[in-house]
Amino acid sequence: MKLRELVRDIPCRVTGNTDIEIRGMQYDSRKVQPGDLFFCIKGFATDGHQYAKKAVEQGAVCLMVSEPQEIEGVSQIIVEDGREGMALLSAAFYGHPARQLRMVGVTGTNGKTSTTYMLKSIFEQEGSKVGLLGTIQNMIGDRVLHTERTTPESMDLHKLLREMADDGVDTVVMEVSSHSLVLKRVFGIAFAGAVFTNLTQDHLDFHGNFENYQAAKALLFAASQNSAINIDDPHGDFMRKAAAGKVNTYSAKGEADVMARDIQLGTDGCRFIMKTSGATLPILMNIPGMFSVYNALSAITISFMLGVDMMHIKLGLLAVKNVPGRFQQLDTHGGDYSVILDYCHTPDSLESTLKTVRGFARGRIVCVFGCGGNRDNLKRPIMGEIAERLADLAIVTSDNPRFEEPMEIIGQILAGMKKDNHVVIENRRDAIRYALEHAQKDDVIVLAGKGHEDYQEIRGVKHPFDEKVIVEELLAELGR
Ligand SMILES: CC(=O)N[C@H]1[C@@H](OP(=O)(O)OP(=O)(O)OC[C@H]2O[C@@H](n3ccc(=O)[nH]c3=O)[C@H](O)[C@@H]2O)O[C@H](CO)[C@@H](O)[C@@H]1O[C@H](C)C(=O)N[C@@H](C)C(=O)N[C@H](CCC(=O)O)C(=O)O
Ligand SMILES: Nc1ncnc2c1ncn2[C@@H]1O[C@H](COP(=O)(O)OP(=O)(O)OP(=O)(O)O)[C@@H](O)[C@H]1O
Ligand SMILES: N[C@H](CCC[C@H](N)C(=O)O)C(=O)O
Ligand SMILES: [Mg+2]
Repeated sequence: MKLRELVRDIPCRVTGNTDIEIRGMQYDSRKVQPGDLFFCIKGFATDGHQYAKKAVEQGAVCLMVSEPQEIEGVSQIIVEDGREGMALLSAAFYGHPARQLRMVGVTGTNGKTSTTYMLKSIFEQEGSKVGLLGTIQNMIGDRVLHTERTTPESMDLHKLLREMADDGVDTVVMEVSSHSLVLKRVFGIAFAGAVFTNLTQDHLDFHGNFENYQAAKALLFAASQNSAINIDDPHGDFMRKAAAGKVNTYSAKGEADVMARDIQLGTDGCRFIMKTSGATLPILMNIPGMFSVYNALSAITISFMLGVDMMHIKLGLLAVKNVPGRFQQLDTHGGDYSVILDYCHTPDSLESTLKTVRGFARGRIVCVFGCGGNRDNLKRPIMGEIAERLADLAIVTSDNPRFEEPMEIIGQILAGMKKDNHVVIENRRDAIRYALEHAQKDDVIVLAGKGHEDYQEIRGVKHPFDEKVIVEELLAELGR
């Protein structure tokens, strides 16, 4: 694409030759190829402008900058805000794929991944080809693509949306993390639908305080034509006020546009009656827990607003199997205890998972958990308190320590624990071994926090660590 064409509708100033051909785009100098445009992004760790020269040496023919560079022989696109510029330029470069797609975004502290899986299934019932973007993986129909981020960088996002549109996808359901909203990864995208699941403590390391975290989430509703809002959440009203388009609320407790009544929670699933002012619909799902009722309500509300008929919604929810690593029951090969793998890594999700288990457990609840390093440290003692209150035995261990000292993280978790129903085993494999070795009849062992992850990140290195595999190996080792 010619530079002149690329910048036609972008608020910017251009210096140098605009007749050049832009072959590709890159925001990491280490990946620049000849003919690329290099985005200079000011980051937290470093400033992309520092790598402009290197990018040009590697063949970049154009730079996008917020601070003009004194480099000869290269065109420069000068923008106010680098991240906004990157979002707009990459959308234009890839031919505005989001405009061809029905874009549905899901945000909230917990339940994003689970809700996107429900939505994918609902839209597929309707006959749509669905693209999915989120924490576990990206998908084009049934084709799975690896992902590093919950919400990709804008340039990667538009590239992927182009691939989806070209592959016949008509609807995209995506998790929109609060990081991505602040860092403008979805800037400029007009969403057809947006979902608010809930807002509880997490990511205060990044946002600084809860108000900023809330304001970040609200950005999605300002960019959507339709918003489905959980009005049982104390922050639902804030999201409703921030919404620019039509709003429908949902509730499992009181009055709302979409309500759940006669909720029945079972070991393997849940059922409820969905009620609106004009309709009722019995819903059955194979995923347990009150949080699944909320996630289903959010999916129902937005699909209803987008015109999906009731029967497709009902069948779509019925078809959703376990979302990988979310309340996933592992095989204990005939053992008289059970093991549940769950991605609860926030106070609220740990609480809702342990309460769900409490609802059906006949024996002890044993909770193996830790907290991730280089993430919100205020949640650590809170999660310690929740684990000792709701589990019979807590095994405090490591999650992804990243660049922190595991025992320091554990110390901060223990600061919230006043009872003595816990043991500390820093090595996570040994912690799981301990739980399996000491499992008693009817125990429910909850492996909390890492869910679908197949690695443990220590000092920048991702070591293989798939808890499904580890449980298999340990059961064989222990002869259980
Ligand atoms: C806090 C955060 O999100 N940071 C993201 C941000 O990093 P940054 O702004 O600090 O970038 P930086 O390292 O200072 O670099 C600035 C620029 O220089 C470039 N650079 C750097 C070095 C070099 O040699 N050459 C070069 O060109 C970089 O590519 C970048 O463009 O921009 C980077 C480039 O896109 C991201 O990789 C990085 O994600 C980091 C790794 C991260 O861990 N993000 C997590 C917290 C995140 O985004 N999580 C959410 C999920 C949260 C949830 O579950 O709710 C997500 O959506 O995944
Ligand atoms: N609506 C909900 N309310 C509270 N907890 C929930 C809810 N939905 C799921 N959970 C719990 O949170 C965990 C994570 O769920 P999920 O992966 O769907 O959330 P997420 O918002 O995508 O998380 P992340 O920000 O890490 O991507 C689940 O394993 C479950 O324990
Ligand atoms: N998207 C979340 C995932 C956390 C998963 C947990 N296992 C941890 O490492 O803290 C984050 O990046 O904060
Ligand atoms: Mg997720």
